[in-house]
Amino acid sequence: MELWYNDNMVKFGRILKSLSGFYYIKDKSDGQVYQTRARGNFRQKGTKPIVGDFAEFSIAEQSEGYVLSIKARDNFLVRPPIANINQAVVVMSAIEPNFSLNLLDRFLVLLTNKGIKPLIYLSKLDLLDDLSYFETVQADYQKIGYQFFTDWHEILKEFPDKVTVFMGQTGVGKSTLLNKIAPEMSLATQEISYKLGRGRHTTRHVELFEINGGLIADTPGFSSLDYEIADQPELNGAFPEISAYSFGCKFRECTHTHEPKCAVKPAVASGNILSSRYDNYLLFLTEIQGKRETYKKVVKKC
Ligand SMILES: Nc1nc2c(ncn2[C@@H]2O[C@H](COP(=O)(O)OP(=O)(O)OP(=O)(O)O)[C@@H](O)[C@H]2O)c(=O)[nH]1
Ligand SMILES: [Zn+2]
Repeated sequence: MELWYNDNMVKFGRILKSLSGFYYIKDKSDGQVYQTRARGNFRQKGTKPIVGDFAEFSIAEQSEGYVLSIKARDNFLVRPPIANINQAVVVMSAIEPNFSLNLLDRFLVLLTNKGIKPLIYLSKLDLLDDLSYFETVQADYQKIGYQFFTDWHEILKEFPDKVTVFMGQTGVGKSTLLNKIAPEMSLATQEISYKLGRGRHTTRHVELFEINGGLIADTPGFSSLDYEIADQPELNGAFPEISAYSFGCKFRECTHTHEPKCAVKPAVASGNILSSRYDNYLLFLTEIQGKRETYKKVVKKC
């Protein structure tokens, strides 16, 4: 079939791939993928289109298209740069590297804060004889509302109509899992890396692949975590169970540390809130406060 279109026709779609300065946009109505570039005005405005963005673009016969504007984002990640994400598979290994509740809570706080649903995948359980610790962890976190997976077939069922990213510490098994879920995807990524002469995770190529009725990112997300939580109320909101109990605190701005008539602390004492979760909340709170102090110092100096 021959494609034809009028000069400067304006179209709308989602950016599925970014590579060497080009954006590949899938048009919402005709389902075709168009190669486009971003005009200089994006650089001036300080925004750059990223994969996952919904964009208005123009196409002209015999030339490449141009991104005209992007829709406001629901959320986005910086590493890898992807916008409008629905959910993230957080890969946590039982061993090698060792499982850490602190790291899990960091991922959950970051994702919950951005409105991205976490799906926790436990890898390397086959290397353990005794699974009782992980059964307890699963039961505890399921009570808070988080979903666990140990079988990749079950993860696949969560994909339809969603944009999914993968994340986890180095060595937990992200590539192994992605290879099982979408072997064709890892092959395509390797080919591009080879052509660009760069390593697999060092390419600036980001792509969303259509897998089982959804879109999934080929580039695993941050192994180091730098969440952008501004203050205590935001942190409070990123711990669903602490947030739920905090409605009973006497003070609306209660930090659940020293205030009288706090409803969170008794819930920790009675075991309704996991003490490890409360400890991580306190730790993250200290980190946020530390960051704000540094910021104040910097501002004063200037
Ligand atoms: N026994 C066992 N080994 C696994 C499992 N998943 C991954 N591995 C092994 O763990 C090692 C690391 O796995 P990768 O998939 O490369 O880990 P990754 O998270 O992609 O690591 P980076 O690329 O460094 O971010 C490899 O030797 C895998 O074979 C699992 O479920 N069970
Ligand atoms: Zn409180």
